[in-house]
Amino acid sequence: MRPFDVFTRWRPLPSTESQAPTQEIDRVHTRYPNALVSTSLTPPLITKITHCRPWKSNPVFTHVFEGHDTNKTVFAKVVSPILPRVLNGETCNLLAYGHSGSGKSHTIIGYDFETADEFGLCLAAARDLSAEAARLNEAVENGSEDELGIGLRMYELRGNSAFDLLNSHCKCHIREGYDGQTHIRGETEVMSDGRVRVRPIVTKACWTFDDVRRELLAGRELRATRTSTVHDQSSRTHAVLEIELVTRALLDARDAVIERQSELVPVAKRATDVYLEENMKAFVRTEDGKYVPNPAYHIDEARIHEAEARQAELEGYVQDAETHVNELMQSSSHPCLGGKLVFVDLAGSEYYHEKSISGSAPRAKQTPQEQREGRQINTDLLALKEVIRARALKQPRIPYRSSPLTMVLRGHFEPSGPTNSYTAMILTASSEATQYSATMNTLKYGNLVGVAGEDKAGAAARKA
Ligand SMILES: Nc1ncnc2c1ncn2[C@@H]1O[C@H](COP(=O)(O)OP(=O)(O)OP(=O)(O)O)[C@@H](O)[C@H]1O
Repeated sequence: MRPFDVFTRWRPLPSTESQAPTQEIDRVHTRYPNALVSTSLTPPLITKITHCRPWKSNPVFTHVFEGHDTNKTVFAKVVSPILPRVLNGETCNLLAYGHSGSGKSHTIIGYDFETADEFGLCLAAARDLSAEAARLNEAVENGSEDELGIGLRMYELRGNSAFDLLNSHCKCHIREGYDGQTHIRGETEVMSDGRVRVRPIVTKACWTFDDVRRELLAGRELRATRTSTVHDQSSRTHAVLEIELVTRALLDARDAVIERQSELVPVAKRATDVYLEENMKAFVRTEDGKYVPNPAYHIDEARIHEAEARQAELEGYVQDAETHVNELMQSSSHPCLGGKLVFVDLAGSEYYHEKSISGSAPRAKQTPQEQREGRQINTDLLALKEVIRARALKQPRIPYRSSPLTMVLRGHFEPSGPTNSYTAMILTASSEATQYSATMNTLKYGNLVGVAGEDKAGAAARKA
């Protein structure tokens, strides 16, 4: 299996959302000897569309889905083949990229949670993984620590913030920790007993498929929608959905890490405060504004040492808790433990010059705030392309830090420990002639990441 695949999914013509003439984009797909597909586009004969030229991609697409293909067909071709990798403990990432209204949410999350053929890829994957967990649980006592289930996380990224869709849309910050890892953490909460807690994105434990379905539905309802350049109910954020195979023991061990980290927060703050306080008392300001040692005060080294020793003690507890998590992962009899599927429903890329296309349905004008968000989205998507290309080209420096989106994805592209990762991108393309430029831009984006990811055989086939 290739380490990186690019698929294209053409959506059918919309029946109600546009009053434009329902002309389809003329496209031809050619399969090459290396089994990859190239796509040629011919500009539509609509007079007022500008910037339209014929375009042909390289043979980089693993498969092209047409408008009649259901979510079930896409699942069978894209997700089913990678489930064995997840059951082997690996991380697999699926990113949906396309302009606004092209079908990313339809594909990843889905709008029909009852008809199995139309389940989004995420729900269908959860169904199959839940069934596999239930099969493995037959050998495990009901309710025991080793019972397998699905750990679900769902959040949306906007600017430098994340919003937890399974925890009342709680706002979290995206930061790089001292260990170089990206952490997504909420505000510091003071609990009723005076202790503080810094919550990461919540993991909902789901022991049945119905649990997953209920949580996903609730999370989807919380996702923000705004006006894009294409429609008024656009998801103006990147939604990340993580489905992980977990046991109760693993979830408890991770909760213990959060507890220990929370205990550390006030102690580390006190150590810093004591250090600063002592050093400030040790200097005085002269009349000409300079700081000189204060002859009347000797730094209380013992006080600083006591505060730092307490901090070191609690850092040790955090480390012990983290070691316990790692030991659980390594000693588990389930090779699937920690196996993860990460779905990313990227915010729609925006193409401002298409606003004046004749025949488009009238839409509310974007506010300056929405326009700013649109620009941030485009910046994120550009950063993502550069990261995928740099990884595929095995460049020594991968520019993960160029956007909050790529900072968050780093942990999934490069999971810690011995686990491997696989990534696929699904390009969602509108077949509507009025969307020609936007669709061509989507395919061009996929073409660039696909060319970077191709192996020697692919490159030879392309040049032949
Ligand atoms: N392949 C498809 N088959 C049938 N309907 C589709 C398909 N793709 C999209 N649609 C419909 O088109 C509408 C817009 O799709 P969707 O919300 O998935 O777009 P999107 O790319 O996520 O847009 P945005 O980025 O603006 O949120 C929805 O009503 C969806 O059900």
